[in-house]
Amino acid sequence: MIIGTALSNHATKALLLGSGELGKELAIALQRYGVEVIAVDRYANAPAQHVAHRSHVVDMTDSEAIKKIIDLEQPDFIIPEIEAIATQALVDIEREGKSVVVPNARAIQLTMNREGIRALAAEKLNIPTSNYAFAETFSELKTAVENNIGYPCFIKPTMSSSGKGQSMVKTASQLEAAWDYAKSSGRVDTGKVIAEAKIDFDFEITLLAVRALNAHGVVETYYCEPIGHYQEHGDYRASWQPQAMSRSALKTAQDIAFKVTTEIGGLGLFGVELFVQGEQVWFSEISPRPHDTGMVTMVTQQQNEFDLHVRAILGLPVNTRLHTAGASVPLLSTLAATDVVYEGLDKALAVPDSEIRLFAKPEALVNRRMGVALAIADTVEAARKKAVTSAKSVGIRPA
Ligand SMILES: Nc1ncnc2c1ncn2[C@@H]1O[C@H](COP(=O)(O)OP(=O)(O)OP(=O)(O)O)[C@@H](O)[C@H]1O
Ligand SMILES: NCC(=O)N[C@@H]1O[C@H](COP(=O)([O-])[O-])[C@@H](O)[C@H]1O
Ligand SMILES: [Mg+2]
Repeated sequence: MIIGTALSNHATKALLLGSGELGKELAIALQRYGVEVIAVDRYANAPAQHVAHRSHVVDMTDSEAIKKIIDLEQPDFIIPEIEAIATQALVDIEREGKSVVVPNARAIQLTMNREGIRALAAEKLNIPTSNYAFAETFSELKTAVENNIGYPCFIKPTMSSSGKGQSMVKTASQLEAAWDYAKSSGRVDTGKVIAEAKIDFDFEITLLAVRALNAHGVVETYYCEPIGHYQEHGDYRASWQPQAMSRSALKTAQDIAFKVTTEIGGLGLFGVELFVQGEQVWFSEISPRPHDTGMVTMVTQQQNEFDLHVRAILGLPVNTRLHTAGASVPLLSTLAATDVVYEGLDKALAVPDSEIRLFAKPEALVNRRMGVALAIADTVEAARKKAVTSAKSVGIRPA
């Protein structure tokens, strides 16, 4: 077990609940500090399972199944990596006190459901968010949008990520299709959907905030340089760091991140999603874990978002310094197939200062993220161009 500076000969054990691309990098970062990694996901051969000590395949929305695995493995740390997890199991496990849930069970519960985090940010902390309403039936949704929210607005499942089940509605005639889509395509159907007024932002950012112990053993909040990103259908298509923004907007963004992460508590890295227009900043949502848009830090920071999460959890010092501008562009599959080949890696990697990371997911689906192109340059603009060129060179074809 690693405790601050003392490293015993009994390996510290971490169990990842979710083993996608973010989990894979977490597993690697954990192993660099000698931590034993157990990777759990809903399907076999998930990315983090390729590099973990052991893995298990279970329905992570089933409380009993999660408890059984945790009972078997007795991990020191449980690191949720995805939203769709039976969070009540984590609350019960935390109460037993044998494992640390990262950053804590309440954080996982609050953030996996848009209702929990909205209530906390908008109602308890009075942080600006888009105008919103929840609905359990189509007629409730229609009334809320017509009387309160207006058009254009976003309709989303309360439990989903990567834009699943989300649509932008411009007119009343599109509302029913958006309701049906939200009800049927979230990761879990909670029975409710959220309607959010559209915010006309100049740009949106992910502010990575790390709650870690400082040299005096006291929790301090550290911020990475803001990450700008561009999204289509609720999923990111490019991210870059640093996003240029005014000092005062950045200060407001950090203040919001501080308020929300302090309220949530625990140790670890958080991805705070914010919309910025002029000097105004709105809170959108938060991941109590590394963020997909933050994959850019694999080339821009000395300690990337995965290192930072792991170091914070283990009680080790962190440094959020940026060493260069950079960009990331995800590689999305255009086809569905169980066996795919990746063409054009030679061309992609011929782009100077670029890298390609393939996640080796066992199945490609249309728009599923299969890899990421990363690039650095003197400016964000140049890095973005390189990352786009590199990503475009990779073709995903049936084997
Ligand atoms: N109220 C809003 N106003 C303007 N744009 C929005 C709004 N809600 C969502 N969007 C756009 O859709 C994107 C995805 O929304 P959101 O983050 O809520 O979805 P998600 O499914 O949680 O995605 P992820 O898991 O990738 O963060 C946002 O980053 C933003 O570009
Ligand atoms: N925005 C959240 C996010 O990026 N999560 C990342 O995507 C994986 C799921 O991918 P899949 O849907 O292709 O299995 C998750 O396991 C996580 O790594
Ligand atoms: Mg989001």
